[in-house]
Amino acid sequence: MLPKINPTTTGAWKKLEEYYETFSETHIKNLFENDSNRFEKYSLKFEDILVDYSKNCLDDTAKAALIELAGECGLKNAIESMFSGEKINATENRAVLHVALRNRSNSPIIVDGEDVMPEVNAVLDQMKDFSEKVISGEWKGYTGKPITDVVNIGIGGSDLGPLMVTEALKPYKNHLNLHFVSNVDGTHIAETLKEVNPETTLFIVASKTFTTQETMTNANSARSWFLDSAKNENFIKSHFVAVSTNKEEVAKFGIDTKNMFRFWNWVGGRYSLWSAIGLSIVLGIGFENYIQLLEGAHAMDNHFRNTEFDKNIPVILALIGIWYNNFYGAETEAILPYDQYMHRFAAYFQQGNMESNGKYVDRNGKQVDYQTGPIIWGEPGTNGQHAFYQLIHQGTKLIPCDFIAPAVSHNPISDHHPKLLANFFAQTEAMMVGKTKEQVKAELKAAGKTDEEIESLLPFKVFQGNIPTNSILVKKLTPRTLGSLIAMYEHKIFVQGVIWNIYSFDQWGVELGKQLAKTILPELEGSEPVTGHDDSTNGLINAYKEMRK
Ligand SMILES: O=P(O)(O)OC[C@H]1O[C@H](O)[C@H](O)[C@@H](O)[C@@H]1O
Repeated sequence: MLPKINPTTTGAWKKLEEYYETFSETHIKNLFENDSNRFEKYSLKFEDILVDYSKNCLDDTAKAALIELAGECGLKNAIESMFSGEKINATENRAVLHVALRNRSNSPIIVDGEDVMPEVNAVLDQMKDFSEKVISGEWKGYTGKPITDVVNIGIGGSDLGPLMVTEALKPYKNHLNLHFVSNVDGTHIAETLKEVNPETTLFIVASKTFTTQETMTNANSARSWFLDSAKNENFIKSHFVAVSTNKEEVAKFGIDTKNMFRFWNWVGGRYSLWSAIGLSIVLGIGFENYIQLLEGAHAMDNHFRNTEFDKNIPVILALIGIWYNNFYGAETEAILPYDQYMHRFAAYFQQGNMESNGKYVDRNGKQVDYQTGPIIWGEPGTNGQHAFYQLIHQGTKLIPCDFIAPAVSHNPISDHHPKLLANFFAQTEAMMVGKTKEQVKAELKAAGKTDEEIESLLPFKVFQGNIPTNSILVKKLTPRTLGSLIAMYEHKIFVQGVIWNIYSFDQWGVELGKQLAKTILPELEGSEPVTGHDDSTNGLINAYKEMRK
């Protein structure tokens, strides 16, 4: 079980608080001046991934105290508890075993007295068989034509992971066109259905619970649209498959449970791309590439489980995050991939991180009096440079950033990639070193400005720098590397949740809005004014009804 230690009561926390008082005056660039070996010391290599964390407000004393904090909060045992299948998701009484889904070494993992690996492997075999049939064209639609388009209908964890991964691994794509429908806004399904043909389209209804309003609404609309052409419910089995933990609901929907891909309650929605929720990934890039993705994640799992904290990439990244979140007062973290294929990576980890660690109640059921999960945001890097980097460079908020880039591009046309990478290197350098008054003055003088002009422009052109960044340079964005990167961030989130003494694998905070929407939905019918809510909500609902008259 997970320990229930308030991190602020540990000796390490007190040490960090005290150390912060003086250390926070230190500029990162001075740390480099005092240590010629800093890059070597503060970077870690894992297979084809280099994680440089040297451009952080961090020195050996702070790092040691952070590692002590992890120790005092029982991280080592917590990691073992997760990997060994203990029910660490206590509020739902569930194990947390996305690591079992990619446990390529097949060592037994026991939940409720049973090894889960045979079932995991059986579903992988089922995904392999099915995907091979669809990709090869052996699987036929109701008029005997092979499948050309796959529509994944799911939301949250049943959408973001497969969408992010299939975008990131586009260079590995086969001929099948993939579509993702998530929003309950009818526009999403309507626009998607315009692009596909019922005779050659396969729908994957992906929902852990198979009760999610958005997904079931979209699935029902897809079903009606399909039946408008196919005219016969018997054809549904060739065009609809389900990925779920809920066999009963799948059968009720009319999907042949032979075409159901199972997973288990110990797979969290936001950690489910490694389960059958990854079926659209398998269809898009083929089973072997999907296995490579799992292999990459498994390798990172082993690194995380077996490496001392001071060389453990997810642990180090998590501790650096805690340093800024809890001592420097940073409220957000940006994830900035310098890779167009990774354009949904930040959005994916927005759910991964914010749904996991957006909690104000600790594992003792008490309200915390310290900060927990940060706000995660980000866009591909160069686009961001021309949009929001101004605030990172010269705004009033501290925004630690993760920069991610591949050394080798899948599209090495002309000098695009060196230009992209020049920006990647330049930005972290600029964020750290900034630009001093003296430099600005010299520049303006060289540009022929008068002393008066120089004085008036000076304050606007100075960059204080000292903005912390991690640089994550990968050789090439392959399925294996991507698997490792995703697992790296997953474990970072886990470590932080353990230290913040919160439960990272439930998500009760999403329930209230769902409940209220259920109450409101029937009230939107009929012309009677609604009176049962607060004045604003009543007013808005009634205005909506008026507008629709
Ligand atoms: O897969 P489903 O059961 O349809 O759930 C889809 C999503 O909705 C929920 O509200 C949760 O917030 C997410 O964690 C989950 O991934």
